[in-house]
Amino acid sequence: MRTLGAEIDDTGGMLHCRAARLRGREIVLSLPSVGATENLMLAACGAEGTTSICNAAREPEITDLQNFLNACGARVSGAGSTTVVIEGGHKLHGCTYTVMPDRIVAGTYLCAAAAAGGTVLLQGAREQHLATVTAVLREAGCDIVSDSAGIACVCRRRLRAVRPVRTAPYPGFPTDAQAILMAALLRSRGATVFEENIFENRYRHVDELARMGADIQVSGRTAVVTGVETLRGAPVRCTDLRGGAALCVAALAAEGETRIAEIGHIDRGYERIERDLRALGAEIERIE
Ligand SMILES: CC(=O)N[C@H]1[C@@H](OP(=O)(O)OP(=O)(O)OC[C@H]2O[C@@H](n3ccc(=O)[nH]c3=O)[C@H](O)[C@@H]2O)O[C@H](CO)[C@@H](O)[C@@H]1O
Ligand SMILES: C=C(OP(=O)(O)O)C(=O)O
Repeated sequence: MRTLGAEIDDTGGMLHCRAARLRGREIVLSLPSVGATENLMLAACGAEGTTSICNAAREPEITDLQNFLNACGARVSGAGSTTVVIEGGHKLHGCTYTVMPDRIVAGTYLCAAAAAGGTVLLQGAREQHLATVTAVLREAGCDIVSDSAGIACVCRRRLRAVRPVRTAPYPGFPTDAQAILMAALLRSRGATVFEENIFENRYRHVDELARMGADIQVSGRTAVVTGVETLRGAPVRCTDLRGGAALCVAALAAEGETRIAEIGHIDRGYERIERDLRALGAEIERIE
């Protein structure tokens, strides 16, 4: 943002941002960050001249944002590749736009079916956006088929452990699916190694899963999940958005009742998770 001409003051844990006018520039990101790429795309639309974002994130949401901005009259190209180019200064107008289906919500419900056993049909979900997740679930023993209408998943057997799961920027395995896949594998046969390479501290759900009887050993960025015969319901607490969803997935596979506190985290990323899981046959209710 400073490269584009913004003044940013970050004292006292607050960001004060000001910009009389922004000028397009070439920006090289040190990491292909989703939030950095999206914020720069938005800012560059209002800048004079052309901005190139090099080492840009390639997540499908970046392409979706490009398509939306272009539908509003912006000139954005390159999304989905490592360089996004924005020609700034075009007047934007309103538009009608359908946001892409949420691939992490889709992944969550696939993991829920994998954990509990049964069948789920995700209308509108696009397997090409979550191919790394469906590949792992197939390896674990789920039958998954997809076409332009959506993704269908059938899980009838106890899952088996899978080869190491390493999170990486898209098209690698998404960090947002790490906790929910881990929850699905808690009762698998054998041990699975997870390696979290995006966030420094993204195993906070592990202690909560352990309360339910999970066997997970964490060392630095690595977590080893050894499948157990049974999980038992317990009072647990959401530590973050996907960690909270993982507790729901684990609870479906556990015997007895699980009470999940601090569900505000889950509500940030799922419209009404209890409605969807209930539609799939789960006994789940929201207690105010
Ligand atoms: C609201 C939203 O869309 N959030 C997504 C976004 O978060 P978000 O865009 O916040 O994630 P980033 O890619 O920015 O950050 C990921 C990690 O990299 C570190 N980092 C980032 C930039 C940088 O220059 N230096 C650096 O060290 C951050 O501290 C963090 O630990 O992308 C993440 C990674 O795909 C997803 O898990 C989040 O769901
Ligand atoms: C980490 C996530 O979002 P946020 O960065 O908003 O917490 C997420 O979507 O899993």
